[in-house]
Amino acid sequence: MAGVNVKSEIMPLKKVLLHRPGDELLNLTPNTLEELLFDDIPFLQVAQAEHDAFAEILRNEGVEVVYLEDLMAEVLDLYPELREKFLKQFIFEAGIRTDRYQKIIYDYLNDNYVTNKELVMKTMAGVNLQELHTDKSNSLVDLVSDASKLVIAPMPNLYFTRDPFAMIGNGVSINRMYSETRNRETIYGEYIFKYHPDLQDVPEYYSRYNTFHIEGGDILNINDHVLAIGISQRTEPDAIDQIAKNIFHSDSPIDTILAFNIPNSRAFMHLDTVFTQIDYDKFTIHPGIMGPLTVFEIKPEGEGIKVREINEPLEQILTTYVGRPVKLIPCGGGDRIAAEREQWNDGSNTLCVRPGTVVVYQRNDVTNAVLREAGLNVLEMPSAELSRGRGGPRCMSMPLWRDDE
Ligand SMILES: NC(=O)NCCC[C@H](N)C(=O)O
Repeated sequence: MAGVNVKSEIMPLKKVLLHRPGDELLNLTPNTLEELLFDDIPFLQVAQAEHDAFAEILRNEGVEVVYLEDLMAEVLDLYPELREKFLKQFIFEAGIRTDRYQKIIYDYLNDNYVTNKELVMKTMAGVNLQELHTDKSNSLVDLVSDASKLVIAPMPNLYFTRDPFAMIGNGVSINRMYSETRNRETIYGEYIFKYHPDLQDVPEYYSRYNTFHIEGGDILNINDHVLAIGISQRTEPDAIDQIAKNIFHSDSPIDTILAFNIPNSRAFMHLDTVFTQIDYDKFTIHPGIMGPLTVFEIKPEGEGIKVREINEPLEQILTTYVGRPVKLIPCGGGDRIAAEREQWNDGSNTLCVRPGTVVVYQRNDVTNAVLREAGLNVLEMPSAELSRGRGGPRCMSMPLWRDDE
């Protein structure tokens, strides 16, 4: 299937982009957790088994699963001359600025990771000083450095494929990320959307080289002409102004962007951590979002945009733009403690595989029971280790293709 087609959050999912967590999780340490945006260190083997179970659920639902590491390796296999360019860019963006180290790391990676797949996985995992076997007598830096120091940091958040690149209708936003640790993730997006035969013709609505940050967890496709974007800890209003102009002046049928201003906190990291659509007329929401939300409607006007604030309850706003009465199902079933606990483990972050069928974390049993009572087909995935990275099934998946009906 070439190109991308994602005009909703709910229509039958046909193709999805995942990343199987790898050795990058082994390079998380207590001192780096905060900077690397994790709350604890997952047990890799179990995290991988959980992730494989997620992929299997999707395949059983008729979804083609493709992996980021495979797409990137396929690009390098197809265009061997890109291997050097990619590696040099990767090393530079990892903060290595001296000629000596750029060369040492380049040679180390290029010589020891021979297949492109091995090389791509290694760039994700990170590199520590002792792997490089540098001659310490030649450099004061090497002599005084801790041998286990990471010279290239890992990218442990890559299994949240939702965030670095987001499909919008038939196009893509290659995002500028909020945090330093996640900014390098979009290098893979730059290559696959430029060179992969299935993705190279996809129009780009935002570039990783723009100044303002925006992340895919904040981008929700309501239908073919309405897009919702969260103003959050991760997404700046300036980025929304910019992407709105780019979309309105492209071939996209999108004529309305709703900007949801959500509180700036870790529990409400992205728009998809506070609500996701699960059926034609149903959304799961975090009850904590009901009070503080302000929403803005953005429309094209001449060369620019026109913005107005909408002073209506969330249910009314969604009813208007979805085009039918909607029901909001609160995470935790209305119990404050259950809601906060399950929200922390992404109770309202579901991946819809077709209207009324959702993949959820097994651990959120109160919310899952409420969803079943509301008539949903609930597919549970194991989640003891994956949830330590603070993202759920929607965060861990980037749809590339949904049928239109
Ligand atoms: N869309 C999402 O909410 N993604 C979850 C991302 C979790 C990751 N540890 C992060 O803080 O970016």
